[in-house]
Amino acid sequence: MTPAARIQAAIELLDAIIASARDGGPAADTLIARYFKERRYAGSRDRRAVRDHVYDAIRRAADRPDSGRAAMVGLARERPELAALFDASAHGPAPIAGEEPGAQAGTVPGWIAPLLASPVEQAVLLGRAPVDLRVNRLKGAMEDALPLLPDAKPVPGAPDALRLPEGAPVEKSDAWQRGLVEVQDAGSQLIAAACEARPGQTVIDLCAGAGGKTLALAAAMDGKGALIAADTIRTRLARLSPRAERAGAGFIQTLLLDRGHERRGLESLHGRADAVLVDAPCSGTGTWRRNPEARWRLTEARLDRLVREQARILDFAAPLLAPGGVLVYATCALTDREGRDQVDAFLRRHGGWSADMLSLPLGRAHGAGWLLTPGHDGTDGFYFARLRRPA
Ligand SMILES: C[S@@+](CC[C@H](N)C(=O)[O-])C[C@H]1O[C@@H](n2cnc3c(N)ncnc32)[C@H](O)[C@@H]1O
Repeated sequence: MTPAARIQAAIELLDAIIASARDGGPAADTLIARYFKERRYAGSRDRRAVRDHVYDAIRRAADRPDSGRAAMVGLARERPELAALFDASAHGPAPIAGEEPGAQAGTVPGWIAPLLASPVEQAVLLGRAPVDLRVNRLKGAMEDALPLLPDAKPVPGAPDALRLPEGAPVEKSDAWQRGLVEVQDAGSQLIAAACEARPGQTVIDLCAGAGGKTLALAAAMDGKGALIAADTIRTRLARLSPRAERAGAGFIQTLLLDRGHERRGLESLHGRADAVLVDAPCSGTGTWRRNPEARWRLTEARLDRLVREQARILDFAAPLLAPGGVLVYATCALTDREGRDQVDAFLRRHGGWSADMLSLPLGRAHGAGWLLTPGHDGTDGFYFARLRRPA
């Protein structure tokens, strides 16, 4: 592909990504993979260059641009070497007209900026994210993993975490293939650790998805006890089984819940759990480094729906705890509505429950819980709290 053709490809991809963000379709990464599957003539350097253009344009625009061309024109206005490629060559884009509008530059959509927790450093929410790994103690120790991953560095404050530079091809490594390491942000590791899961306990991961945190809980339990991974989406839970097998965590049970009727599906577990993790569906504002186009999907109406759903999930999670048990509520969101205020509202609704005072090497206290941010901690952004049922 010529450099100009790469710009045109980025414009086409951005058109698809913008439409998908508007209509709730697939993520940018999925669309990029599909695009190149149908265009085998593109070599690896072409793919990398197009992908970089696409993500540079996404990172630069806080609000969903009108078109892929507007997104790229906005980027090109700041980068003359890209503007020169709008040259009307055979597969390249038409020249930029003098008055042609480009997408506005910005980090955070204007409507959400006032809703973010006040210590959040907004300017770095769109930085590049490293690849964090968790050493899987079911398969070995930090000393076993380090020689296999010479570029990896331990992450201070997260005892099982290793960090590699952005884009490192971990899944090709021997350590990953034999289940000795899992890809997991150091902040997610601290959330799983906050559950204080122990061998022999009954632990429920209520919003398990594909089981990232379930696998960390499995390691903390040393493969002993009852660990139940529940979710309402079958395809997500299905992705957990091969991961659990690779990680040596075959004792995990999965439970598919019927959305709207979760209480019924969970009734047999009422009063039995030592720990329940609610890693709730959320705005994902803390993971914009990894999914920058998520800013283009979020609306105020969607945020309202998420806040209502988080409260509903917390309310059907609470009866699962045995007396004295802990409910860890977590989101990868940085709005107070989904974090601090959600936890306060839970404590008001559930008399006798209390929030444990946390004191961790990374992050800072915020309300009754704990805040991690990319700017302060170098992790993805999270809010979490450990809530205790009265004994
Ligand atoms: C933030 S994701 C979980 C990520 C996962 N814990 C991990 O560490 O990889 C939230 C999950 O909540 C699930 N979910 C949404 N509504 C739910 C409900 N009512 N009950 C249980 N799970 C739900 C979603 O399907 C999604 O997989």
